[in-house]
Amino acid sequence: FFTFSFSRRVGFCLSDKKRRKLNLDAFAEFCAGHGVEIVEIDLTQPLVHQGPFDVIVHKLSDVIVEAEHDSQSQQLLANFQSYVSAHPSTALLDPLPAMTQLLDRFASYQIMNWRICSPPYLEIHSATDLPSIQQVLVEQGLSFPLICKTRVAHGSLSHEMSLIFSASGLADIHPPCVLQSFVNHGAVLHKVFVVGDRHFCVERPSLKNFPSGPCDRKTIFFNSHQVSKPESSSDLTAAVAALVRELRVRLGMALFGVDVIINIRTHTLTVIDVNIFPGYEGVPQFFSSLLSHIESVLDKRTSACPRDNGVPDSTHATCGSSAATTDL
Ligand SMILES: Nc1ncnc2c1ncn2[C@@H]1O[C@H](COP(=O)(O)OP(=O)(O)OP(=O)(O)O)[C@@H](O)[C@H]1O
Ligand SMILES: O=P(O)(O)O[C@H]1[C@H](O)[C@H](O)[C@H](OP(=O)(O)O)[C@@H](OP(=O)(O)O)[C@@H]1O
Ligand SMILES: [Mg+2]
Repeated sequence: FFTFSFSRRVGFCLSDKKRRKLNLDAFAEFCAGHGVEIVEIDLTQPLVHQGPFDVIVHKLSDVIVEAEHDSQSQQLLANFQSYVSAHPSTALLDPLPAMTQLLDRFASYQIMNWRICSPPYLEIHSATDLPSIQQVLVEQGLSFPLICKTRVAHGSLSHEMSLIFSASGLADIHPPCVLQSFVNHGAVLHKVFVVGDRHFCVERPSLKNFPSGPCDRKTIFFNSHQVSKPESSSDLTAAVAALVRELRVRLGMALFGVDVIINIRTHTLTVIDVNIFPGYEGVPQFFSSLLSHIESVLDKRTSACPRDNGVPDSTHATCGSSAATTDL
């Protein structure tokens, strides 16, 4: 016997900082006007008593990164994963395996490097003698200045980076990290914010141009959050739409940001970074886009499982879709 209700419940699982930044209270009010209930999930309590959820929107990247070395975060993650496994009809925005690949720049740069224009880069797994790094840099076509980024791509430590201007500056790297050729781009960054099938381009300030090639200059250390924050918005070319379509397929995700620069020498659109559930600052359409994407996920699921009117329930016979692999 199935009990059906047509209420749509969307669980949110965000850090306090992210919840405030997103203004979840205002989004909840916006959604209530559209018949969708927004529920904040407390990861420290069993999710089964807080559900059921039609969709869970989360940014568990922080918890996943911390779970590498923190038992409490491991417990929170296990709590979440056991609920998701027991409730396959609950759609995840975004699936954990897709999100996990973006936490590691070694993995995300391999995706960026596949049929998408991105600067030459080199993975530095552990401390290696400088001459052998120098040799591989030449073999892999990297050129000074280089930008050095931590392997971990999300969380507070992931934004500490450096600009290296010559071989002697390689002594300043702290593996595991990536070295990427710096591409002059006229100090303009194009943030492409993706919400499902929609994307929005926002222009941001960026690092200035530097003379190409090695030069006798000390390494510059900086935090990326001091470089590219909101200024204005502008639209780019159709090339961004093609890039977003490609990344949506490659990543299997709906909520992500892509950092794009335009090489001032070759005028090529160049991807330098992909972010999980970014801030969407400068995108006034974010609330309406997120809600319509959530509704499209639910509509897709309801049409795929007509018996299931969109309310997940442990008594429901699932239609085979598993939340971890739901196509969002
Ligand atoms: N290869 C590159 N060539 C030129 N500039 C770059 C390159 N990579 C990064 N930058 C500059 O450094 C800034 C930070 O780089 P990146 O986006 O990779 O760091 P991040 O910490 O992931 O940033 P965020 O998470 O805020 O997007 C970029 O906004 C851009 O200004
Ligand atoms: O998990 P983190 O802190 O790495 O997430 C960052 C994300 O990497 C980007 O830096 C976001 O900036 P934008 O791309 O400009 O949106 C950050 O958003 P913010 O609104 O918090 O600055 C994320 O926190
Ligand atoms: Mg970035």
